[in-house]
Amino acid sequence: MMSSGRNRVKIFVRFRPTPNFAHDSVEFLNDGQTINIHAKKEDKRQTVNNQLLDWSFKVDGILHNASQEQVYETVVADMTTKALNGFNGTLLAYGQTGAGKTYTITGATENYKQRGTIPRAIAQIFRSVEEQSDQAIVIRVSYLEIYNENMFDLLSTLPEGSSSNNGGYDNQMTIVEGANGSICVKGLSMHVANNEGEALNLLFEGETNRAIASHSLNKNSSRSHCIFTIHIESRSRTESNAKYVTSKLNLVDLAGSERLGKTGSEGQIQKEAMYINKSLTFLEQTVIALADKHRGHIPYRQTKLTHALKDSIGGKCCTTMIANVYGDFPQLDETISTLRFAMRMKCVPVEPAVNEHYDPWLLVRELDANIKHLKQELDMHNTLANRAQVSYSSLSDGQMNDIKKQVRLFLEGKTSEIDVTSLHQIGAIFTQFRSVVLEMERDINQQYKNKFLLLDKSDSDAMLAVQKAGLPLDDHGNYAGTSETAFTVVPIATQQATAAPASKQKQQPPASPKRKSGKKSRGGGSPTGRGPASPSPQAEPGAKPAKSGATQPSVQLATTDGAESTKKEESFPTDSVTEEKKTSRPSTPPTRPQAFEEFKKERGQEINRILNENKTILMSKKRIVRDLAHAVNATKHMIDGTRVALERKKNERMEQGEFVNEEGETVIDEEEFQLISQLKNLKQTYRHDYDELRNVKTEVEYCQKLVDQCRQKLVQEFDAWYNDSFMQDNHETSASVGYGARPGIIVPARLTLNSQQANLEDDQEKFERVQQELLMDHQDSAAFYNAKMRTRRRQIYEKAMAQPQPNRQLPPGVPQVSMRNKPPNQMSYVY
Ligand SMILES: Nc1ncnc2c1ncn2[C@@H]1O[C@H](COP(=O)(O)OP(=O)(O)OP(=O)(O)O)[C@@H](O)[C@H]1O
Repeated sequence: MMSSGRNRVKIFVRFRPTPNFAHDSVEFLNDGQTINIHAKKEDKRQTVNNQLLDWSFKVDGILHNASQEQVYETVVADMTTKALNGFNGTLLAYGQTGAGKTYTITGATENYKQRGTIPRAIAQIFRSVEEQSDQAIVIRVSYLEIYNENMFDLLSTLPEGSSSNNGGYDNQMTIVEGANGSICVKGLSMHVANNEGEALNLLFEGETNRAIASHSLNKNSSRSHCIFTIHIESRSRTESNAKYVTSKLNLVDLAGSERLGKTGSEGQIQKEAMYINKSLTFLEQTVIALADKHRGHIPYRQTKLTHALKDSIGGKCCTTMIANVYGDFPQLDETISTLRFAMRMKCVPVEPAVNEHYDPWLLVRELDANIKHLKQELDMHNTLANRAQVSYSSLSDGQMNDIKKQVRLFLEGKTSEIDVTSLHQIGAIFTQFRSVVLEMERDINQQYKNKFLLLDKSDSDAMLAVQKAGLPLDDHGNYAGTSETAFTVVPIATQQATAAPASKQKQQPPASPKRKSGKKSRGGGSPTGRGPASPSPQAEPGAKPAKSGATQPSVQLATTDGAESTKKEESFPTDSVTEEKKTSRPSTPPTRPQAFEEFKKERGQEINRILNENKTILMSKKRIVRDLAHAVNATKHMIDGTRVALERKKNERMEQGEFVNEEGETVIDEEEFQLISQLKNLKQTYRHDYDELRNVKTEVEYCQKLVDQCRQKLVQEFDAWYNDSFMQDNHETSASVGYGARPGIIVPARLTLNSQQANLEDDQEKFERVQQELLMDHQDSAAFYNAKMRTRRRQIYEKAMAQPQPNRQLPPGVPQVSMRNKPPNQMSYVY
């Protein structure tokens, strides 16, 4: 097959066989694609509107004296094959009346050999259907005629069909465009053809219904456009997927393109010719627009023909045109005209694409199966990653409540972590944050409303009433502590003292309107209708309720609470915060050392008492150790001194000569004897004291452990209380900075602050212990250790003071979310 311009509409020129072929004027080049037409000067008058004498047309193929079979194989067979694979295909037969368009498209219906492209395409399609046993292919046929801008269903005479239209007049047929740009003629019947014979029957049925008007040029000339469409739907029998392909093969027999004047037609025939001209002119305009890549708008809708062929010319459709022409000299001008249109059509770009679709039901089933499979994969992955508890399904009401509780605890400062295991949970946490914050805001507003009333400062009555009630107002009329605004906030009084004068007025509400002249009634000031004694929160959103309240100071100022309740009202607790918590969070938290001192007097009183008792015992034991150590040291010195004296005495005796008695024993003098006795006694004393010292030291160690334990307990409890009460975040503790515990003592994870005092006492004790241990061997080391210990004490004090204090800059309720079971590479959320 000859071809050029792969991405353009293909053009073939078919010459109607004639014994009078204008060989002198029409020339085919050897490339099989070029047609040169020469008009002699003397013949010029016969070439209408054409100023040129020489024409050259390059097309995709020239069909001269070609049989029907050759035409089909050359032009249509490939397009039919593509249609079976899901590509749309359109064959347009264009040309002068009688040039052979119908012969090309339909052929001679009485002669099998001369059958046209429609019966041949039908045969090829059903051959392929039989061969492709793995595909379930459904063939449907429609046959549309457009005559004088009216649409007719050429198969409407058949009973069966997917769309009936009562005779096929176009008032029942409309051209509709699908979402993907596909065109469908609503109301045009579609007929399933199960085999070649059924399809051919449909063709012949349509042919007999075709409107035919006699014409001077050709008795059988068709004055209408006919579109025979084979709709193909193909699904795989072997794969159970939702994908399937559809296509349509349009075989279009256009009406004759000759000019009006030449036919000499009149009346109805002239009217037909006008419509034909109109539609073909618009077809040409559409083709020109399609060929121009800069044109945004394509005038498809100007005629039924172009609108119905919108998805069949260019674009995703494999489009081919056969230009049917005469080779006779008298028809040369029409031949040139037809070829010029063909050249324009040749410029229309095409980009064929398969029409893939997805069966929605099958697709849902397929996606369901995929989701199930992926969930299983995810479960397995989570199990392997030790995240078996993670759930990806929507959260239940119980889980939502749990998250809400966690969010509340977080906002109340009772926890610093919120469990996050899935994106679902993160979304839910944010939702709950919003919900809880709104609730809190509402509660706080409510509490304000319960405690305060808004008074319009310009309302002299109201202000007078407040003053009468004895509330302190400054020169600007502001209640102490409120800003200078048009309104002042007045607390609902809680003292009987203020309630007393109010109660006077309360007893005479009906009189109120009368007390102040010219003012509207304020006696019924409570919009709730609960009477003046009800300080309704609904009463004060605007100035009016405040006004009304102002004439009833007893209403605003009288409460049933005593002084204690007044104290409570100084804080603004949330509904879920305990009273204890409310009072334990002053606006200016104490420093740790201050707080520790307070803690020891209150919450940690008992453990502090035990600690102090243990310390007292420890100190007394240590004193015994110290005294014993001194005694042992002294004895040791005396032993050493006695040894030296005894040695000296022995040497003297040796120098003077030894005295020996009858038994041969050495005789010593009294002094030496005393020294020996003294040494013996000293050694005994030393051994005794040393044993005593060792025993008491063991007791000291035991007592020391008790003291350590008590101290740890005290510090732990303080740490927990302080962090819960004042801290917004986790901070480094004293344990983590490396002091506050003895070597060898296991420090609990949450051991934090050691108070200054505790540290100082520790080191005092430590100093004493070290002193005791070292003093015996290094008597002169006391000053050294003393100085070192003082330095150490100062360092500890500085570190303790440098520990984190409550973060007053951090706004309350700022969330910090940490992720448990955080998998590798998972996003971490920082708020
Ligand atoms: N290639 C051909 N070989 C043999 N006969 C042909 C050929 N082309 C046309 N004819 C004959 O010419 C006559 C007119 O052809 P046809 O009806 O196909 O013309 P047409 O272009 O469809 O005209 P119209 O525009 O009026 O429909 C028919 O009798 C047809 O058999």
